[in-house]
Amino acid sequence: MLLSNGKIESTQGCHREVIGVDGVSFSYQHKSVMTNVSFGVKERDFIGLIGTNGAGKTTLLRMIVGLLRPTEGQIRLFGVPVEKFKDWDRIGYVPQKKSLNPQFPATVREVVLSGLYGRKRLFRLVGKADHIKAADALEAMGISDLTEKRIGQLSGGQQQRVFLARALINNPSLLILDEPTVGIDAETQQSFFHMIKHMHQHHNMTFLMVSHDMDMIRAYLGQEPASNSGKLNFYIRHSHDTQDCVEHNLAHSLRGLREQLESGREVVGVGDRN
Ligand SMILES: Nc1ncnc2c1ncn2[C@@H]1O[C@H](COP(=O)(O)OP(=O)(O)OP(=O)(O)O)[C@@H](O)[C@H]1O
Repeated sequence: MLLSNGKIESTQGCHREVIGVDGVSFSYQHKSVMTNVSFGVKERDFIGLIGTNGAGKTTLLRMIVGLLRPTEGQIRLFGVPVEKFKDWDRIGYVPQKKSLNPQFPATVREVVLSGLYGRKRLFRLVGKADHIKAADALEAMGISDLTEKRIGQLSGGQQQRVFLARALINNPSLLILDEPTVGIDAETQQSFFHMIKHMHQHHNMTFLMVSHDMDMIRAYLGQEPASNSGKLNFYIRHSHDTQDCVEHNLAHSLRGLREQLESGREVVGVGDRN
């Protein structure tokens, strides 16, 4: 929409940048892992990142969450360069699964609560509200009955749900998952994907997920990658495919129009200019 002051008002409420990767290269010591990788993730997109073993998928995710620095190029999170980004509660990250020692001395509740300890909040008291958040996250994952169990004594699929609950405790708007279903049986994999698809469609979340499960990727994100960079392939289900995004943008435009009319300023459509 073009306003009478000549400015264009954005109606792309669903299309704000969540992740921006521009010309990123990375080397471990002198071993180059990727060169000049660029891609973008918009609000409510679901991106599947696919590539052969060693292609650099985990490395890319670790750069996005600020654990590694690109050798060249820039990464932005919600429009802010990652090295200046502070709002880590907006991001849930589930790293690649490592097998846990069965005697690992923490209960499911403690693991989920540990998701509240952000990078700069190494110590804080856990209050009643935090316990409610943990209980809600566990319920969303369908594992409330495991709350007092030791994490190391759960099955792989159950542990993965616990780590997802841990990532969800801050109610993030972006969820980054690194091969979330590795080592999980086919039935549990299916229910896991069902769960994250539900989160994508009904909870306005943006997803970036590394997976080797091509059946799931193709079924949900399309037959072919939308883009690729070296050995990395990006399959995408865009937010603008979703009905709620269409409605979101319409509501946003109407709100802008109403504000303009109420403020008495002249509003013209782009087509009215000539
Ligand atoms: N800490 C490290 N030091 C040196 N080289 C590393 C390190 N971590 C990973 N690499 C190497 O970098 C390359 C990319 O690794 P990365 O784990 O990002 O790949 P990936 O695509 O996630 O692989 P996979 O599908 O096997 O998980 C690999 O060749 C790996 O051996």
